[in-house]
Amino acid sequence: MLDTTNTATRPRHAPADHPTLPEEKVGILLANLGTPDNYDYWSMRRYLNEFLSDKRVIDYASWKWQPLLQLIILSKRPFTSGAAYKSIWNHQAGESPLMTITRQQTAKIKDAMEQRYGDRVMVDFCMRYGNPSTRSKVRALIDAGCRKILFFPLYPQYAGATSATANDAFFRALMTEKWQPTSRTVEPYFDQPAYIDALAQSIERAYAGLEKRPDILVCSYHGVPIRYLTEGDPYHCQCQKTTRLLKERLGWADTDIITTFQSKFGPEVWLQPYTVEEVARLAARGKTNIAICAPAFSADCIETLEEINEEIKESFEHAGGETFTYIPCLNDDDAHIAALSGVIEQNLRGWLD
Ligand SMILES: C=CC1=C(C)c2cc3[nH]c(cc4nc(cc5[nH]c(cc1n2)c(C)c5CCC(=O)O)C(CCC(=O)O)=C4C)c(C)c3C=C
Ligand SMILES: [Fe+2]
Ligand SMILES: [Fe+2]
Repeated sequence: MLDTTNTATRPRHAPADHPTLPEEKVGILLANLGTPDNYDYWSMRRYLNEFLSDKRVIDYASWKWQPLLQLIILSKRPFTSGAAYKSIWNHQAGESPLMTITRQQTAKIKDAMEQRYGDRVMVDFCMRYGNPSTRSKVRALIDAGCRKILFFPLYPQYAGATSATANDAFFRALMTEKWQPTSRTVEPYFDQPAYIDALAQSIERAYAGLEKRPDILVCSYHGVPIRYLTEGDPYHCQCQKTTRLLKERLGWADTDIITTFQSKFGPEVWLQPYTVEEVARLAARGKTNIAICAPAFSADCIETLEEINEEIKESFEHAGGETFTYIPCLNDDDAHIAALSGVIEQNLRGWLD
């Protein structure tokens, strides 16, 4: 059914019984990874099942992977991950921090876009796994009259396991539309000066508030199996380049900053060095005052709030580390919103000028 609740028009010269069409708009659909609806066993199991059954994330043959996933991993991990989610849950809003922050980012980007383009644009967000689903949001935008959609996966660096699978879900949603809107996807933005600048400002701000300058800044990126790199995924290179651009923008020496990878999952070798081991090595080598940031995450989530700020911190302190400063993700920081809005404006050229 076409939604005729907003300014609906009938095409000129159309017969009187022709369906009315909503006024044409451009939709901007932000996409993040997704998060469980709750931290109980079944909510966790549903979320992890959808996530870990995605071939872009775990690319093993189903006949080998599914029995292992269904019988072993999904009988234990929902409990351990559920406890981790419980420790960071936004109990007031009844949702995970990733959901709250994505909602805040969307509201601010919506304001910025409406100021720039007026009511010709609509802004919303969707998740790759769980709710709100990509399909439901694509449908809603089309219903509201969006004949053009800009799809923006909120990952600064491209990875098959994140940006590509988000795009897959978007294209799958378009497959079932009778009248497919024109669409564009946004490319990775790790090298956009405004994004690097927003990161640098957040680090300068954090350093300015510290009594003593940290010995080193650890840039901890989510990992992927090293095999994905050798098979052609550029994620590793884009992470390395992000750190280099950040170092150059800060005017720092090579020894002031390092790149590490976290969140290893399963038995394969992942991108290295592993953050959890590297922070312990740093402490053992006398670097007992460190700062850590997570430039691959556009929003704080379980991997930063729990894994970095609890597990990785513990590893550092256990090895003799003294001061561990976690620098939050850019979240709904004004400089971040301005950077993301700039990326959107570049990608809307020719559609809305
Ligand atoms: C930022 C980029 C990300 C990459 C690359 C990525 C790859 C990747 N992740 C897993 C497995 C898990 N990731 C989990 C959580 C999670 N991952 C990202 C981002 C990337 N993942 C985010 C933003 C989150 C947080 C979601 C939230 O609700 O806060 C989880 C779930 C938590 C847990 O049980 O540990 C898993 C599992 C793999 C296997 C992978 C690459 C192959
Ligand atoms: Fe992940
Ligand atoms: Fe993790």
